[in-house]
Order: sequence, then structure tokens, then C-alpha cells
Amino acid sequence: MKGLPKVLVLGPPLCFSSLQPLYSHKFHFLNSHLSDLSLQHFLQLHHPPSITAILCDAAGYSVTAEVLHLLPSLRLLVTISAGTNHIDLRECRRRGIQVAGAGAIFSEDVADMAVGLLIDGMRKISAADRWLRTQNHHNAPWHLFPLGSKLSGKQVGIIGLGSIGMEVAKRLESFGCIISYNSKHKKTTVSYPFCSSVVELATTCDVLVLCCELNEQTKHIINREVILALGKGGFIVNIGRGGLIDEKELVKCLMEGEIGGAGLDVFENEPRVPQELFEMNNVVLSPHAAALTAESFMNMCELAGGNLEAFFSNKPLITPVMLPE
Ligand SMILES: O=CC(=O)O
Repeated sequence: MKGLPKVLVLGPPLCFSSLQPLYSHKFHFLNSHLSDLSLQHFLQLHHPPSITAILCDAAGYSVTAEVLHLLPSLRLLVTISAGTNHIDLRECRRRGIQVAGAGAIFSEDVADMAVGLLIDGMRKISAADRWLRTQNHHNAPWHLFPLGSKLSGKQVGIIGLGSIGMEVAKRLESFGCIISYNSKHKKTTVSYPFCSSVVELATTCDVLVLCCELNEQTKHIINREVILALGKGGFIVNIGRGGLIDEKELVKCLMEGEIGGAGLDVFENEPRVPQELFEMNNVVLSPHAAALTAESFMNMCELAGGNLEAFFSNKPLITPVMLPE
């Protein structure tokens, strides 16, 4: 251990338990998440000025300016997530701390989940499963199960056409959907129609899929006006972050029948899920699990370890996160 770079591990283990045995001969991991102590007290036992890196994920600790302040020698932060809204990136920039993320490693799995939630919601797969299990097996009145909606031919608006959004577009195009998108900037490399207004996009679409990052500009990008513009038959999929949707308004609109349904992998105040959603058959829920496949986690372990190794051998990070000006 002596002489190895100290890496403070924040948040729940997830892939950390696979990563650490592979790299424990190269790094001295300090597992604050396994301790009952508060972070401040934990750090008091580990000489904070000797800690140069953090390993974290989106489901654990928020890496605020206050947390960063506890670590005067911090030079690297590796998050095993595509999203970075749990990190104060401005403070990282100010302090000259480099940040590495998941890059596009989860994009295919997250896109699969977006499509899964959409098909499940529109074709009522989970609802049908629940319904059938409550029926008498030999005598179920199958004709009474309500009709679903056809996916092929639907207008799908993707909000955020980064690597996840592109994977969603590719998949849904092959299902016969018609794709348009909203994003920070119009892309010169794609032919899908761009719509600069989310309300306008909602007006012309049957489905919205949220694939953008959560930041000051995108918080509550889906508000009541957008939901009403999408309309009573409309469906929203969120595999981005819960804060992209004004959740209270979504719940209200679902209860009032102002929108057709939703497929939600993320929630505004995780791990809390609004109780009302559990009662709704037109809503499909998932516990922020879109990125979680055994394969993507093994890949992520290697990537996180690779970023740590690159940094400590003075090489460029493999998947650097751009820090804001
Ligand atoms: O939510 C998961 C991620 O950001 O990778």
C-alpha cells in the first residue's frame, strides 16, 4: 500500500467491488462508503492532503464544492457514470481537477432500455403480465385486456442527440418510427429534422424520449406546457435524469389523463418514487437501471481503472469530461 496513489471511493460499491481486486496492487482505495463515519470523520483517519483521486458514481455522493474542499491535493475525479450532474464541474475546473466519465460505454444498454420502456408501455407488456397472473389460468377472458398502441409509424422526438440519443434513434428507426430531435445545437451530421423548441417538438410528436444531460438549462425541460402539447395519447420515456421532468406535473397530468403514459428509469428525488405512479397501469418503472448490464459493468471497471492508470502515468485520460468555462 505504501507509496501507492490514494483513491477515495465515494458512493455505493456497484462495480467498485469488481474493480478494486483488479487494481489494488496499483492504487490504495479508501472505501468511505463501507464506513459508518461521516465523510469528514472518515477523512480525518486518512490524511486528506495525501489523497489525489476520487472514484465515484452517479447514485452515491454528490461531489460538491464542499466535498472537494476537504481534499486539498485532489487532481483527478473518475465517475463511473455518463451523467455528471452529481459533480461540481465548475469547481473542478477552477481547481484544475481533471474529470473522467463513462464516455459512450453505456449508450447501447441505455438506448435498449429506452426502447424497452417504450415498447412495454405502448404494448402494455408489464401490465399484461400483471393482469394475466391475477386471472384464472384456464379461463382468463383474454379479450377483455385493453388494446395497446402500435409503435411503427409513430413520430418520436428525441431530446438530446448525443451518443445515447443516436442509439435510440437508430433503434426506433428500424421499428418504423419517424425521428426528430431537440438538442443544444442543430447537428450537421444527421438528417433528422431539428426542432429548437421542446413545446413545438411535443406538438408534432407522439413520443418524447429524454436523453439529454441534466443542467441548469435542462432542469424541468418537460413541464406542464410540454406535456399538454404532447397530448392525451402521448408517451414520455426518461432514461436521462429525473430532474429533466417536473415530476409533480407529470404525476398530475397522468392522473388527469392529459398524457397517455410514461416509461421512467429515473426520478426527481431518487431513490424516492412518487407513490401515485405505483397505482398506474400506463406507467412502466425501472430503478435507475438502464446502464446496468453485466457486460457494461465489466467494461466500465476496465475504463475506470484505465483512466486512473492513464492519469498516474501522465498520459491523457481515455474518456475526459469537458469542463465548463
Ligand atoms: O445514470 C447513469 C449514468 O449516468 O451513467
